Amino acid sequence: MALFSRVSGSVGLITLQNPPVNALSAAVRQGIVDSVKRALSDPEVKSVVICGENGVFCGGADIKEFGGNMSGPPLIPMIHAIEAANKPVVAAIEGSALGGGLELALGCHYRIAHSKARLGLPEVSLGLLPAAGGTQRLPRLIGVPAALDLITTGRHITAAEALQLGIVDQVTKQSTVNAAVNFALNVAEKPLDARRISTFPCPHSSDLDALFEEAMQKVQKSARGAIAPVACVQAVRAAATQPYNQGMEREKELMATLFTSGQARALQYCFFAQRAVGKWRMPNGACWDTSKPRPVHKVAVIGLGTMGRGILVALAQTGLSVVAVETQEMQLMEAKQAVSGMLERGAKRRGVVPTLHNITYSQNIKSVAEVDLVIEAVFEDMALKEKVFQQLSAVCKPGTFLCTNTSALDIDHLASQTGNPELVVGMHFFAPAHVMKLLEVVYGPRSSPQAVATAMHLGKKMGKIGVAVGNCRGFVGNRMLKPYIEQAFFLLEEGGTPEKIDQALEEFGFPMGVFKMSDLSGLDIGWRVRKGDGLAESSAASQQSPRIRDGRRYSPLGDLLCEQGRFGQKTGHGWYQYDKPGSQLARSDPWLHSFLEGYRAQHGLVARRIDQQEVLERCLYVLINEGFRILEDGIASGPEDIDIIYVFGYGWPRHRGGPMFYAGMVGLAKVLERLEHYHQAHPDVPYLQPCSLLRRLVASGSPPVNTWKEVIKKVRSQL
Ligand SMILES: CCCCCCCCCCCCCC(=O)CC(=O)SCCNC(=O)CCNC(=O)[C@H](O)C(C)(C)COP(=O)(O)OP(=O)(O)OC[C@H]1O[C@@H](n2cnc3c(N)ncnc32)[C@H](O)[C@@H]1OP(=O)(O)O
Ligand SMILES: NC(=O)C1=CN([C@@H]2O[C@H](COP(=O)(O)OP(=O)(O)OC[C@H]3O[C@@H](n4cnc5c(N)ncnc54)[C@H](O)[C@@H]3O)[C@@H](O)[C@H]2O)C=CC1
Repeated sequence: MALFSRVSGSVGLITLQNPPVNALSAAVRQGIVDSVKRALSDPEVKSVVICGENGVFCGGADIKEFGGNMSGPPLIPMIHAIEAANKPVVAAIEGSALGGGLELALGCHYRIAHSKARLGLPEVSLGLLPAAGGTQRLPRLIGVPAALDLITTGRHITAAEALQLGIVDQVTKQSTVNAAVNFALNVAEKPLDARRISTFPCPHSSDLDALFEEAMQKVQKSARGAIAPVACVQAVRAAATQPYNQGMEREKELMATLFTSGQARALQYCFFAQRAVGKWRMPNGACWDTSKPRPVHKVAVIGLGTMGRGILVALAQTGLSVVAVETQEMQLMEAKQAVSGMLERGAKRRGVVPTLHNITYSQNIKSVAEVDLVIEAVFEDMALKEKVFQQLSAVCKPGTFLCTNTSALDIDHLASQTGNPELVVGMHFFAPAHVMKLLEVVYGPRSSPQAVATAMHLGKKMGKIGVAVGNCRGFVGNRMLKPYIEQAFFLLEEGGTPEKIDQALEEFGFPMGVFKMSDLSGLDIGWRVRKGDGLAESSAASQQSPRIRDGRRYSPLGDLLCEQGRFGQKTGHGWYQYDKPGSQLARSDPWLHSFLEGYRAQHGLVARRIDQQEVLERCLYVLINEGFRILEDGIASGPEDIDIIYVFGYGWPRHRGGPMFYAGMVGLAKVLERLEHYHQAHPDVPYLQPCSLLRRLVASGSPPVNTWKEVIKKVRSQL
């Protein structure tokens, strides 16, 4: 709702009340409509201030209403009524003015912001556009290029930037409401014609066509198939080329298309899923609101290779004091240089002082004795990690949390190497660790809720999205990646090429197909794992057929490439060729194609044409199937966990909502049917066998993704 009061004699104060962000629910809209009417009809009221309760102006439309019946007064006429008012209306912006919140403020005649406020039109990230006049008013106020930037990226800006752009009229460090009330008293009698943004001509450059052409190309390149950024450009174009009323019609038409699209549903699901994963729960019932994190002031990172360096940068940027331990002198020197460079560049970008002094470097593990939490990032080698955990357990002060960045190894086994297994959890960062948002926090059977809470809290401080998951080989993300990569190898055997398979996945929306991604991470990583598992040994040594392991179909293609020293980008050759080792531009490699032909000939395989549909169905449905197994096993507590891991850690296109949401969109029955079909064709590939949870969900009518947790609970209780 919204509260009306009269202050300073003649100012009508309208306060939006809908915690926590004063979203524009039906009740709030009704409250605004009623309060504005009251203010305009009260002769004692000479001017009006609109503010939000609890230091937040307004977080925009109530996103929860989008899924249901949208009753209550509509936003557009409400904002028109404010703009048309014959008494000045001032927006007092504290906290956030986002989406419909900023559109409401743009309908006001003046805007005063607190210096710490954030403003923006983030609708594009929800698969929408600012459809309460935002696409028409903002370009008229600040010009086409600046409006295009804000509307197509959805970025939040500071009050200082908003002032510079001309979005707000004044910035204050004092009470925003007081400043706005004083401002309203001063402008009470001033004429309003020049303050109604919808009446402004849209300022624009002479070559409008070139400007929009360039903007369209830019968004199409980065959108990876998302339609909202394109619609945003089209709506702003209408503002620049048509009268306001026609522009509003175009905005409405574009919004109607977006609003009913699957992409908007997917992106809105991601919004809530991202928040849901913060409310973690362990199988023993311990959860986020009953488990308090322990304060962490000093942290150690062990091993300064690729991952350790990124983790160190992310930690130092939080302002924490960090001890960095690396045994190899050369690596230590290189790491110091690389970390300083990353911190300096990051600080320059953000306009702050680099936090180099927060780090102490050492070659001696004993220097971690006083830290509160350790993150181990040495080679992926169980024997080495065992030794490191034994040492840590001996040298660290009592109560120190011991975390590992292992990609797949058993957390519980590492915990058993220490005197206090309850203090051990996985903190699985993604490369590059100072950039990638995802953090899998992995609890073993003996990890304490406090250890999980502390790792999640530290991750949040580092700007990460933490997802708490159970302990199994590869945890959630890498466990699901295994069958995905395996299918890609099989498709190569059957006639596919890295280029065609990658193209299908990139057209789906991944930033990189499976083969480019493998070249980037290094083919040797998977090779080492397969060797460790006894899979990658040569057929002569193993006495097995080269294409069968333990009775299951196996593709040795990746191993054969590694035997040739082709480890991907770092060696200049992998599934593609590169100009030189370390180059990033992947080029098709004729050697690889004749190698594949030779391989097929040797094994009597006849290449067939594989279309995009088969690539997507086999690679993605097998990954989704593993996701269902993970849910069944209780490794992830809900589909949101898996989806957020894939969106933020593996480049799954956000506008497709994550793999589990996507399965729901495709239809669970269809996913099941296609898996059955492929499993029949490839009975020696167990990953293609549909998981029983998927079967149960289909049998119970394919309920919507947000109800799966209930079904899973029932399935588990019956086991
Ligand atoms: C055929 C049909 C045709 C249809 C045509 C329809 C035409 C309709 C015309 C009307 C057009 C309206 C257009 C419009 O106005 C669109 C919008 O405004 S969309 C919303 C835009 N706003 C946002 O994207 C902001 C989202 N929120 C945030 O970014 C952050 O929450 C914020 C920075 C505000 C605060 O961050 P923080 O303090 O970190 O808190 P949390 O993020 O954890 O949030 C706390 C809590 O609040 C919930 N929440 C936040 N924002 C909203 C929201 N806008 N609506 C509902 N709920 C919101 C959030 O989910 C958290 O709650 P949990 O329970 O923890 O999930
Ligand atoms: N590279 C990646 O993309 C990802 C790797 N990981 C995991 O992170 C861990 C580290 O991986 P990378 O950084 O890629 O390895 P890396 O090979 O780049 O670096 C490992 C570093 O640890 C150092 N080291 C070895 N023993 C040590 C000891 N006893 N004390 C201190 N330092 C020691 C090495 O000298 C080396 O500098 C592994 O467990 C890996 O599985 C996790 C996510 C992604």
